[in-house]
Amino acid sequence: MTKRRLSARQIERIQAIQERRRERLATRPELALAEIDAELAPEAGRVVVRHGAHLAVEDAHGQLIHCLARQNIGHVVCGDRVVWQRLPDGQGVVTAILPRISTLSRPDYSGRDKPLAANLTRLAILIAPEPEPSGYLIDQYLVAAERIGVAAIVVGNKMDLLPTSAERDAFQARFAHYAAIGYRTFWISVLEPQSLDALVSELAGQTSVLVGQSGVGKSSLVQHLLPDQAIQIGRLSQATGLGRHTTSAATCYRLRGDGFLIDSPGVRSFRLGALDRAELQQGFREFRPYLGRCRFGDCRHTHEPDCAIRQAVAEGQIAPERLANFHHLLGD
Ligand SMILES: Nc1nc2c(ncn2[C@@H]2O[C@H](COP(=O)(O)OP(=O)(O)OP(=O)(O)O)[C@@H](O)[C@H]2O)c(=O)[nH]1
Ligand SMILES: [Zn+2]
Repeated sequence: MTKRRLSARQIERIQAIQERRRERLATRPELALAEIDAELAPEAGRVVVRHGAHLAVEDAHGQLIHCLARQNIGHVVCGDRVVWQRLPDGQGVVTAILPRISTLSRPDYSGRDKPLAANLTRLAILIAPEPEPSGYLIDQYLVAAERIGVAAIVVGNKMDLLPTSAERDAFQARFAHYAAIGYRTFWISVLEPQSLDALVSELAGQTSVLVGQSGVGKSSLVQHLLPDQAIQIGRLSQATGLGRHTTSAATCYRLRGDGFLIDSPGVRSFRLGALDRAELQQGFREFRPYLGRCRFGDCRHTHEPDCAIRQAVAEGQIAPERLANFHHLLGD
């Protein structure tokens, strides 16, 4: 583990724990030191269920503990790595959120970013021949992934609906421009388990979310990716006392093999918030080599002379539908 300097607040917390340890030693001399430490020592864990104020935290041994979060620590979400302490009644209290490597968030009613899931490493965008895919929606998810530094992949599901290889090729060709700019693409059918192998390897060891239009097969894919889901849900609801509500809670499932999959209504309904031109441009990764090379610094890439972006479209370096979606997102 890397050594980090403790903040004044962390030092204060440790001192408070030491103080309580001394108190407990004085008042309960029959307890062994180790027992006192077990009750008071902060531990690191990962939040695997969040439902309102109720959390299930997985400790280093894979045990789940029903916790509540201390109020002033910020909004705890699934995937968060946290510091928590066991309380004498067996439940726990989360006292701090450890730094996040990524955060998927959406603006709340007041326009402030509200986190939905933390520490993601993969955003899997599901499409299918049915419902009709929307390149506009795919590009929104891709911009979101670029902005939070999470690798996005495009997963075409329900390929069984396209029985001939000509139909499959035609469908895949419509999305070839994503692979050309470095987004990995997968062609699967949840009805053909062997078609999932490459995707399963891609998600191994990662913390992923599935996003996409209603009806593309997110629930069906989740069921195929998780080992016995009924057992997982039973284990999670036992730890949180949430009962059947666990299925509507934000949940971080363990994938078959290795890795995690975070699923929740909030994550599923995630949409890109409003961005300005500069922010949006950065979200289109293949634009980056051309940014700053238009004749005008404030070029809108619509009709201006010497526009490097439109030049790149003309030369086949940028797909025309990507530039169209960029304009659409800006409301041009
Ligand atoms: N033929 C075929 N049908 C599929 C496949 N995957 C899912 N479906 C069907 O597509 C329908 C929608 O699947 P869901 O898993 O509910 O889709 P979803 O993305 O979770 O939808 P929402 O919950 O509305 O967001 C269901 O009737 C599934 O049985 C597939 O690979 N092939
Ligand atoms: Zn331009």
